[in-house]
Amino acid sequence: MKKALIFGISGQDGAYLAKNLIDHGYEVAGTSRDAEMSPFANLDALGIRDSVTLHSANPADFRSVMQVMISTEPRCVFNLSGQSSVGLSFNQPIETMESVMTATLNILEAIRFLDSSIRFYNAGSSEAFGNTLSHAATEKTAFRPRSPYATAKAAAVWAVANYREAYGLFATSGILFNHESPLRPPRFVTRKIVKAAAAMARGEGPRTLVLGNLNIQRDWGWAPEYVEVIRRMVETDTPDDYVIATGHTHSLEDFVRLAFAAFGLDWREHVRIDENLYRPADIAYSAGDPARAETDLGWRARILMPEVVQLMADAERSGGQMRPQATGRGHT
Ligand SMILES: C[C@H]1O[C@H](OP(=O)(O)OP(=O)(O)OC[C@H]2O[C@@H](n3cnc4c(=O)[nH]c(N)nc43)[C@H](O)[C@@H]2O)[C@@H](O)[C@@H](O)C1=O
Repeated sequence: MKKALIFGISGQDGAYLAKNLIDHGYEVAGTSRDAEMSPFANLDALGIRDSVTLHSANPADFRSVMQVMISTEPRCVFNLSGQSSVGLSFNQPIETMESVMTATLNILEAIRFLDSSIRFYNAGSSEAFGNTLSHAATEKTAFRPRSPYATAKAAAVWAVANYREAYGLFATSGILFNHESPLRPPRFVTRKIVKAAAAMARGEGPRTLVLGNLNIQRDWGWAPEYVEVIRRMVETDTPDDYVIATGHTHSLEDFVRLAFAAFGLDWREHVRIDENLYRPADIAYSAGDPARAETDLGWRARILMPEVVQLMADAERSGGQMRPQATGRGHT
């Protein structure tokens, strides 16, 4: 059986990736900083908590990384750990840099020390591109980060590329654009919106949702589809970095409108803008070109933003549960 280790298994992507790997015959181990205290609610939501082994590990601590890698003996390692909120990174820049960059370096070094044939996937981010302006970003587009989080992710992607070139490691980064699901915490804007609209439709909670800049534009995909391409990136013959996106960009105002409409509400009656929620610097327009992932890995996003909204709204209506088929779409 193929053995996988996921650093950061408790988050949205960690849980979906664990499920995807189990469904494809992997034995999965995963880490959280304190596995005894972590609720692992996402693993419970997907019904896979008893199908994985859980370990405490702090990826920013080299000893901790070595210990968990020695005890689990993985054939492939996925790094999905680290502080993932762009907004929070402005207030916690050092924690963000350490949890992203130091962690990535620790895992790369541990692979060199222990077994350089281990395959490694690192979670990059479209944030590293900054504003993509008129051209959708490809794997060749220069990074122009606009947040501490983006700076850390850009550095980590370059570290992975450097270890691939310098030491011949099978090391790869997925440069993923925004990808959403009911497992997103409400700190991220899509879940914040859908959760609030659902509560209003039920007649619960505040009648007004306070948001920041609605003019920003993003490429929002469906997280369960994105973990499928993550697995393909470590299963392919040649390691490389890939832009993962739907190829379609929408404004946040469009997302808000569709989300409220999904609950029979008019967003203009329920949304208030507060400039205090604006970031010190933000990405106004973000577009990605996933053509290479389709050519090399046979992957293409099928669930586009309007369906992302519908699936999140459906899940919110049924108390956060998803229809089984919505966890993934039989990619070929
Ligand atoms: C690819 C990237 O994707 C995610 O990062 P993000 O794009 O920052 O995600 P978000 O949902 O926090 O913000 C999206 C946009 O929405 C604007 N916005 C307006 N009003 C609110 C608001 O009230 N809350 C939030 N959170 N954002 C708001 C906000 O200013 C920003 O422009 C992470 O997965 C990250 O890990 C990652 O790698």
